[in-house]
Parts: sequence; C-alpha cells; structure tokens
Amino acid sequence: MIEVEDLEKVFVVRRRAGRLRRTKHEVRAVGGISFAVPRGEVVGYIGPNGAGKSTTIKMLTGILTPSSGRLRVAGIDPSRERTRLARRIGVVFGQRTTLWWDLPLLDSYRLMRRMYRIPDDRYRANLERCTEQLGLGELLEVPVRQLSLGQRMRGDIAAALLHDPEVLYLDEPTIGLDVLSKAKVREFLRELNADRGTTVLLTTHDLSDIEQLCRRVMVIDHGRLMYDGGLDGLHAVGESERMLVVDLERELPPIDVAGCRTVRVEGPRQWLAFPAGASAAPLVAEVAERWPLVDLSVREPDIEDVIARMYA
Ligand SMILES: Nc1ncnc2c1ncn2[C@@H]1O[C@H](COP(=O)(O)OP(=O)(O)OP(=O)(O)O)[C@@H](O)[C@H]1O
Repeated sequence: MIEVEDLEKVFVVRRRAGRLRRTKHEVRAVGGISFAVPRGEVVGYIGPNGAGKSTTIKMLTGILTPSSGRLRVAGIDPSRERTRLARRIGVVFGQRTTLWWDLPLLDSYRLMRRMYRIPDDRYRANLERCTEQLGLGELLEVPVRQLSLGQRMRGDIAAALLHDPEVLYLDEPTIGLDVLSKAKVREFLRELNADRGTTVLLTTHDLSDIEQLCRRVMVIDHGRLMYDGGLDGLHAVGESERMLVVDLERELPPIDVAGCRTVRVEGPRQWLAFPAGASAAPLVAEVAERWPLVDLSVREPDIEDVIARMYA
C-alpha cells in the first residue's frame, strides 16, 4: 500500500550571518529511507523531535515534494497526483484541525461530503458508524471551537474517514488527551483496522499508542531509519534488561549472582538487572538456593526505557 525507496528531503534554509549577509544551509530532514507497508497493516512511526517524521508524512500525502527517491501510495505518486490520492487517504494532524472552527461538526462533515463527492448512502453509513463508535452523537450540532480537545480529536478522526480512505495517517492523534479519551481513540482505531482493513501509519510520542495498536514499529532519527521490525525486536536492539525483584528474609549487602547486576537495594528488597534475552530460571534457582528468600518476581523491560536508550 505504501512503497518508499531511498526517499530524501533536503530543505535549503537561509541564516543571517551578519547585518546584511545571509548564508545558505541544507537541512537533510529525511536522508534516504526505504520501507514498504502492506495493505491492512498498522505501523508505528516514531523518533525524537526533529527526526523527520512529519516531513515523511507530508511527502506521503503529497504536501511536500521529495528531493529524490521513489514514493507510491496505493500505486499513486503523491506529489504528482495529489488530488487523486486525496480520495484514497485520510490524514489527522493532532496539533491542527481540518474542521471549520466556527461551524458545527455536522456542517464541516457536509462540506467534506461535497469536497470529496461522497455518494449519499456511503456518507450516511460512514457518518453513522463514526458517530456511534466515537460517541459524537451530542456533539454534531456544537461549533468546533466549543469542543474540548478530546472531542475535537474524535471529530477530526471521523472527518478523515467519511470518504472511506484505504490509508490513514495519524500524526500524534492522542496528544494532550486524558486517559479515557486516549482509550476511546485507540479502541476505535483497532476496530477500524479489524473491520475495514484500513492501513494505518501512526506517528506518536506516546509509546502506549504503539504498544496497544502496532505490531510493527519504525524508528527514525536524523532522517535515517534506525529500526524497522516487531516491538519485541526493539528490546534486543535497545539492549534492554529485565529485572529480578528479590524479597529476602532480612536486610543483606547486595547479593552477587553471576549474569546479574544489583542495581538497587531497599531494606530486604533487592533489584537485579539481567539481559532481556537471557532465561530467568537459572538465576531464580541460584537466588533460592543461596539466600533466605521470601518472594521473587520478574519485571519485563519498559518500552519507554528501551526507546530512550535507542534515541540516546
Ligand atoms: N519547511 C522546513 N524548512 C526547513 N527545515 C525544516 C522544514 N520542515 C522541517 N524542517 C527540519 O527538518 C527536520 C525534521 O523535521 P520534522 O518536522 O520532520 O521532525 P519530526 O520528527 O516530525 O519532529 P517532531 O517530533 O518534533 O514533530 C528538523 O530539523 C526541522 O527543523
């Protein structure tokens, strides 16, 4: 559904270099990335600030023209046939709205029906589905400026789906939302993908979005693809560690188990880190045999830590 080959975007920026002089600089926002997303996949696209995520999405929608490389979305070259592509894709920018600020939601949707020339029956069916699943019923007559952030975001997601796009780009769709609103948005996206097979490319700084929605994740940094694969594989790349949390009968000096590092001691409780790929069984057996053990648990690595280590 999405094919990207050696995609590059270089911005030329002018900077002041004195009172009158300006010098030209090149910013390589995206520096030769390649990937493919098959139909129906939900892929997370993450990276630190300024990594090149939004620039990639803008090229995938046709807003920006690539400096070089090959790009196809649903078989269409986005920058050449932007209008034709617009009928096949939906876009939600969490930081901006595509709705008309002073109009009630429903009026924005009616305008979109005209713009996209959506047949009546399809429009009605999609509106009904989105209204029900996103809980928009009581909001349809409310002007967008009076909506809360979470309500507006749900309104924006519905707007992006009225014309039945095959691909949905989501740029920070849960930014600023409370826990409940995030859960609603994620649930809706899961159902959308399961029921309609919509391909989703999701950019977010909230890693729970990724954990809950994506099996595959791509990590970009300085315009380069650092990782493309399953969530589990991230742990290996990020050299993550699991934690053995040991409750002893009494306070003891840090215990010494081969293959582990004691990272914290608090009274009778000690935390021992070991490589995420190693088995916990021999370590547990050794602790149980050599020390007066009351309880023990194994904690999985936190994806936030893994990603932070990768970015660093
Ligand atoms: N129109 C532009 N002109 C010049 N430089 C730009 C332009 N747009 C983006 N850049 C630069 O390209 C790089 C990538 O920016 P981009 O917005 O794609 O990052 P991002 O990964 O989306 O970041 P964030 O997570 O902060 O939104 C940055 O260094 C940015 O300053």
